[in-house]
Amino acid sequence: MTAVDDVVQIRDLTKTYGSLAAVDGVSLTVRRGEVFGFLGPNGAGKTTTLRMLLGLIRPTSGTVSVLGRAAGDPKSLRRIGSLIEGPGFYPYLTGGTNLRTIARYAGVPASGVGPALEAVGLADRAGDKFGSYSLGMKQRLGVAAALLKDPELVILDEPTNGLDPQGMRDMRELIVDLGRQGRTVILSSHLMGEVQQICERVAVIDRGRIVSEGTVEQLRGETELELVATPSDTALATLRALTFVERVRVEDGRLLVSVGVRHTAEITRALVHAGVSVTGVRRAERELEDVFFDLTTHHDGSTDQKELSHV
Ligand SMILES: Nc1ncnc2c1ncn2[C@@H]1O[C@H](COP(=O)(O)OP(=O)(O)OP(=O)(O)O)[C@@H](O)[C@H]1O
Repeated sequence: MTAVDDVVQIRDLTKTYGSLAAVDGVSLTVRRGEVFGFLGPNGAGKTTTLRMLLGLIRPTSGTVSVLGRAAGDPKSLRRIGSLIEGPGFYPYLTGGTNLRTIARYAGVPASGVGPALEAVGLADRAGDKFGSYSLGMKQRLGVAAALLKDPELVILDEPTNGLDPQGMRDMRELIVDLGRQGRTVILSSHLMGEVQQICERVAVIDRGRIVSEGTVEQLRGETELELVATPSDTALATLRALTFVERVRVEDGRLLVSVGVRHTAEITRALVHAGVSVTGVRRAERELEDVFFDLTTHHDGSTDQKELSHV
């Protein structure tokens, strides 16, 4: 993978507000053509990062390169469509007129309005007033506005927020379509299920810091090994003594070991060596949600779980 394929490069990005580090040393890379998930609980620093990416706010420190240029460079902004704060639409104008107005202000030809409405499935409602749209339609019009420039990079900040299940499904399909069209998409979300369904790679942010980055499979691959071993107290002590074992917990008589897959053989060897009889070994598939929970559980015992929800 060459640097040319990196659409976004963020290095050591920090934004502080007084004593609060809203974004704290974030580094991440988004590659051309991928649908990238930026996952984190409310207040984790997603919007702040995305706003710095667009040059809407200035970093306290660190660097951001988007489409090979500094954040906010007009030459790259022309190639980026974004839905961050939700564009201000006029409720008494139709969807189509709203988009034509935005196109005019953005210096984009009005010929882009039709395809943008088509892309979000609103072509047949273009003549209806924005005020009469459902929330899902309003959000989709927001995405249409982001598509007016026929952008290479689309940045969507929590686009399914507040939508009902059908609206969420429509939005997810729309995002998958954007990816199929060869656009690079950055999707921020606090919904693990959503990201799991549509993103190839994911960065998990919590309290301003990236706590994990990789493919959904890789994140899940920080797996648990499920063991049935007796005597369990010797097994537990043996496992806890192994430096590459991150965590061990006991559940329904089984030992659940957080460990890289490559250590499976070493683990069984160590147990047998300690006189433990191992009667079952299985790699437990973890839902991204569980991974996310582990990653965002804080050492002080608090979690952001209350902020998380299912799709
Ligand atoms: N202009 C600001 N002044 C002071 N604090 C801010 C400002 N903008 C953001 N913050 C704080 O920075 C932290 C990160 O906020 P941010 O909006 O980036 O989080 P988020 O992950 O996008 O969350 P959400 O999903 O709730 O939008 C929060 O604690 C927020 O209160």
